[in-house]
Amino acid sequence: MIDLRSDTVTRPSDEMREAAAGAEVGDDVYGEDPTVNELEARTAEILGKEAAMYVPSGTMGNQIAVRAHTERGQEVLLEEECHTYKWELGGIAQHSQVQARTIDGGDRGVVRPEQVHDGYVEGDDHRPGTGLLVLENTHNARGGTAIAPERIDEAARAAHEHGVSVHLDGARLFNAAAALDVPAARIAREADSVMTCLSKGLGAPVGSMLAGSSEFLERARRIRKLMGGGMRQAGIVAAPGLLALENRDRLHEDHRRARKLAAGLEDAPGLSPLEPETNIVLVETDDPAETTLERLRERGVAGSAFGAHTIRLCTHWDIDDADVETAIEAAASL
Ligand SMILES: Cc1ncc(COP(=O)(O)O)c(CN[C@H](C(=O)O)[C@H](C)O)c1O
Repeated sequence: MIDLRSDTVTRPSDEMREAAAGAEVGDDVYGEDPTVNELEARTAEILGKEAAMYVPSGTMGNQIAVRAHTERGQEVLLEEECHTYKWELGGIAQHSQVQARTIDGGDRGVVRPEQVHDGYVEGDDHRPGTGLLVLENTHNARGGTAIAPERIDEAARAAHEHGVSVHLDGARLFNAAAALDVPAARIAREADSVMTCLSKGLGAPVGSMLAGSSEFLERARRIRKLMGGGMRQAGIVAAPGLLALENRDRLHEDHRRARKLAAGLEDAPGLSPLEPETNIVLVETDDPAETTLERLRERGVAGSAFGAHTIRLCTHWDIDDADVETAIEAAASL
């Protein structure tokens, strides 16, 4: 099966497995795991933030950030198709008891500053106020769009004008950095916190990173413990994460293969691929998405449904050029 469902399916390299087996470890709840500490320091440096924390999943990273930035009852401004709002089981309500005020970021999921000003609510005797703006880059559901740092800056500055903090869901931040040819730190510069995944295109088996100011991380660490995310000898899974961070430059290959896949699907019957900006190819389907996915699966190709008539195909490091060719042939025979 050529697994294009997601870049979450990436499997660790032999080098990562060896690094895990030989990792120096300690009790990370006491801050004594040297491998986790190294990963956190390296990530903070790469993202240009004061501190960073290793978390078991990107979802936990986002949910910790919302909880750390907000008070109960406040409103959180987020793009209506973003992961933190749409794909985390209502976590912002369940974990943080906040309410969502969604913004339509259009076909690329870009939140404009005027939408932040319009969506902002000042707290008073009647209204809870806006506690946080969440941005996403790349934007998964809008097609893995790589949003220019200037667009992130503008939205963040609008929030900061009202004293509202900004969290950047950068699950695929390094894909955006590679596509835009700018440092990840530049994209995350105006965000007060940023989450990025080691376990997707970078290939680590487990984990994500949450970065921000030292003061933010102090709060975030306690919330991670509250959520049961305090880990013990986590160097075992953090060691592959350190290697994953050095894979950032290979993401260009995934992007190249996504473009090749989309081009190959142009002539496939009943499929209309969007031009990919990174490793995600959204394809509009004449037939229902599930029907198309079933037919592709029968031909050895797995994808994800991202709408009634939209499927998502993700390239990643377990997908080579031959796999892309096979997927194109499978689609042509639909
Ligand atoms: C933008 C963004 N932020 C956060 C997460 C959550 O990361 P994990 O909790 O899966 O590690 C994801 C995972 N996305 C997964 C995928 O794309 O297959 C599914 C949809 O949850 C994400 O795409």
